[in-house]
Amino acid sequence: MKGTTLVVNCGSSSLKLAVFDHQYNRLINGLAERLGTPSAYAVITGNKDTIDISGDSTHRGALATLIKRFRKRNVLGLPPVAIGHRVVHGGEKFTDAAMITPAVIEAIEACASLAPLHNPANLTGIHATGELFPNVPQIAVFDTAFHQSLPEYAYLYALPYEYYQQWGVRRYGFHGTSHSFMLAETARLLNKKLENTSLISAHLGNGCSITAIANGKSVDTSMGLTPLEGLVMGTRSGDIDPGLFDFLAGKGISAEDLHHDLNHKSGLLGLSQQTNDMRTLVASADDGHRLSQVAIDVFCFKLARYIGAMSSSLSTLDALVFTGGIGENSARIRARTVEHLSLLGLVIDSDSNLNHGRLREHHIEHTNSRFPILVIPTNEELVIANAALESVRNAIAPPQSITTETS
Ligand SMILES: Nc1ncnc2c1ncn2[C@@H]1O[C@H](COP(=O)(O)OP(=O)(O)O)[C@@H](O)[C@H]1O
Ligand SMILES: CC(=O)OP(=O)(O)O
Ligand SMILES: [Mg+2]
Repeated sequence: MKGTTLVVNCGSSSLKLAVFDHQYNRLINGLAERLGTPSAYAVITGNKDTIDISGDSTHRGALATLIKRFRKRNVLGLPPVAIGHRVVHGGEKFTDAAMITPAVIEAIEACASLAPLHNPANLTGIHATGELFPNVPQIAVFDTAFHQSLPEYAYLYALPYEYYQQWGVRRYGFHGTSHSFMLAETARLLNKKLENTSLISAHLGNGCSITAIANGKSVDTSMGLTPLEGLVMGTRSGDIDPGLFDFLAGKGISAEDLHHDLNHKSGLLGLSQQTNDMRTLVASADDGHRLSQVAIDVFCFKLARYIGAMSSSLSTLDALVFTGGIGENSARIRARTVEHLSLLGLVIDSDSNLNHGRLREHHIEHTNSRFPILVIPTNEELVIANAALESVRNAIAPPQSITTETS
């Protein structure tokens, strides 16, 4: 199908847009950050000039301004044929992308309390593009969908079972588009079929999660009911002792305050007291700031511990894969993490690591390593564009079920 696909990733205070042509070439990217604050700004990626959005720094305003700029660059002169939205939480309802209808919007709203940083923002994006392009099909692509294959023993918490039955309290997992892209890329690079490919995928961005994929299916993942569980992240704590709630209640910190601090004031930022940004943190550690180094050490140790834990879900391993802003760009974090894993036989080659695998077709393992280690840039937008266009094609011409009827 000719025409463009618009991909929208609405975060709590940011907006990322990408436009693809019908062959999935990326035509343009836009980014707006600090939305809803006086320091909000927008940029077209690859262009240094920031765009003034102070007149309307809402998601809707930033979206309209960026699309106007895209048009000036001859992109989206015609409306797109599909709009794909990243939706973080789809609960147990969605195992695949879904054409957005009032019922789908209701289902996304129903999951909002489980992803309070993400789902309400995702809905804002859906409504905003719906107003700008009223006749274009919109498709929700869920972070959780890829993890619907988790076995029961991996998704259940050891809590009263009625919590699951009554309120859906279970582990869902997130970053599914990125982990599924790692699966596809690993299979391609190692020349294997998806259904025969097993890997541990570490997505390390602002949010961080790790997934065990066995024979093409997600079988364990570090994020849980919400995107707070698991690894240390920029401002999120990852795993903590749930006893902390009661302990801190005794010190006058309410559950609501603690929830806020675990999401916004913990992780790298909380430990280092400097920054949530890994690049800045590494520079600060190099300047001798002790707590910055401590934050890096905790981040890498926790990650290594999870890599070890993920191995209990796999009977073979084709590769350990690093992705996301940190996973793709920080040789130091990868090296420090893998140093903890010599018992598993994982060894990094330092030159290949410093080159981020660019000279060896994404490989960074040492010849002595028991398993390949890969660095693969993620492309969540491409996965979303693909799923969105596929949904539109299927809506126009639903896949025919194959029958063997003879007359
Ligand atoms: N060269 C680098 N060294 C260390 N960290 C980096 C580097 N480049 C990017 N990062 C980190 O990647 C993180 C952002 O990851 P990214 O995947 O872009 O975020 P998002 O989840 O918002 O898409 C930040 O912590 C940033 O500092
Ligand atoms: C689910 C999640 O953590 O997403 P992000 O990395 O975009 O914050
Ligand atoms: Mg991310």
